[in-house]
Amino acid sequence: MSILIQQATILTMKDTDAPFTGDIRVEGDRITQIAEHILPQPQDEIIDGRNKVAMPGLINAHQHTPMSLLRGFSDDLKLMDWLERKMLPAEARMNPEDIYWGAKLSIAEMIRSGTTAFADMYIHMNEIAEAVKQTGMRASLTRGMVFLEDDGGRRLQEAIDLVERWSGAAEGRITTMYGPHSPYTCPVEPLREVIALAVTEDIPLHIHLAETKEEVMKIRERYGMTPTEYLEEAGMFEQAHVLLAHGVHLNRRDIGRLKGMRGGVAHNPVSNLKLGCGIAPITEMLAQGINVGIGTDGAGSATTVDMFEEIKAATWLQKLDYGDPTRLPAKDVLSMATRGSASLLGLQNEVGILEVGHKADLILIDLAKPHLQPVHEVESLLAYSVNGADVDTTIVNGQILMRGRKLLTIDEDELYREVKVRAKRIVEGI
Ligand SMILES: CSC[C@H]1O[C@@H](n2cnc3c(O)ncnc32)[C@H](O)[C@@H]1O
Ligand SMILES: [Zn+2]
Repeated sequence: MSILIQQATILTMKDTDAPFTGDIRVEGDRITQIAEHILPQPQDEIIDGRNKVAMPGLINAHQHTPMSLLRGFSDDLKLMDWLERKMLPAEARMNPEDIYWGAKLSIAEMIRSGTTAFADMYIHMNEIAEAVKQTGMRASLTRGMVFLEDDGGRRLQEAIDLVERWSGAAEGRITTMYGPHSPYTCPVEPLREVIALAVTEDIPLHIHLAETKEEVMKIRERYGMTPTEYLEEAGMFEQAHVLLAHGVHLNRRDIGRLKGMRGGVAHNPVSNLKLGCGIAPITEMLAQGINVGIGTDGAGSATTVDMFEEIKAATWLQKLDYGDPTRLPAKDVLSMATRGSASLLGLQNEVGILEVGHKADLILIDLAKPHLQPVHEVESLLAYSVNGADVDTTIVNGQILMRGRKLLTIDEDELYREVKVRAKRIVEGI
């Protein structure tokens, strides 16, 4: 199968390239040509790129996909009340099939809004992996582990099984990580055990870090240090590739501890705003050479998983926080949502830029809309004016998952029927 996108405005996201008008050929799962004009071949599926921007798909670096079932169920609460009084009881009622449909709902929303890969941390990961496999998405999957009660090693065994069964599955679209949930849910012994496993197997780690002031206080009371120091003392930044979600409350010394680490920080600005957590020191981390990507967190807190909303929130928060509109300019925030997130998933040599030889994960954005005209600076439009509904076409691994806003791998009527019944049952009485 080959695809030829003709006469699009191409934004490769490579440092050396300005946007230009041209063609892109996709053969199998890879980009094989990018040029001003490419001769069509008889087998090509032609996509008209006029009035459209072709860019790398956005990469959501921190998700809890099945939480789409809990969207709008318990708003306007503090994080710990929200999590302990609402989310955890609801999650205890989710069966594996609910997880599958919740993940599929999130995946549908992500494909529709231009996301081509995501990092997920949740439970019942086999069902999420099946949803990824069937829908054609790319994902890095993590079995989240809370070590507050003894479970006879069940969670860790499930995490090990996930890694063994799904790493490299679905034509290589699925990768895996180990996921100790957070400093406040992981005492040092099991934390060290998971870090050792990750290092031995060279599997990345995915963990929440320093999301709230309460977390910082709790870890100070328990261990006499900051959450970042706690992870450092446990050996997390020595060898492993680590995806740190949030990193809101980091002091200057904490940022210094992350310098030179493998992996980096997934910024989740909408979730941080909605839960009143604070503003992460993104521009300071970038200035220190720390890799920063963007995620949504689950739809239970972010309310949508539209990465264009996150891009806007990320740049505007930095400008507001420092009283400086030059902070986190359009190009930089777009780079975070593509290349930065790709590095967090360990996929920087495969996705995140449009490049011959890279995997064909790309999106087309329709500019023939009043809010996207005229076109002065493409990057400015993408960062500040585009929203998820402007995405026309989504391609992952060379497969078209949405064309002309029609999903091609998901039956949306069936999806909404399943979700409605399941979501109602899960939250009843909570
Ligand atoms: C054990 S699977 C993952 C676990 O994380 C919970 N979760 C969702 N959002 C957040 C957040 O912002 N901070 C901490 N934990 C979060 C989710 O409900 C699952 O239980
Ligand atoms: Zn999270």
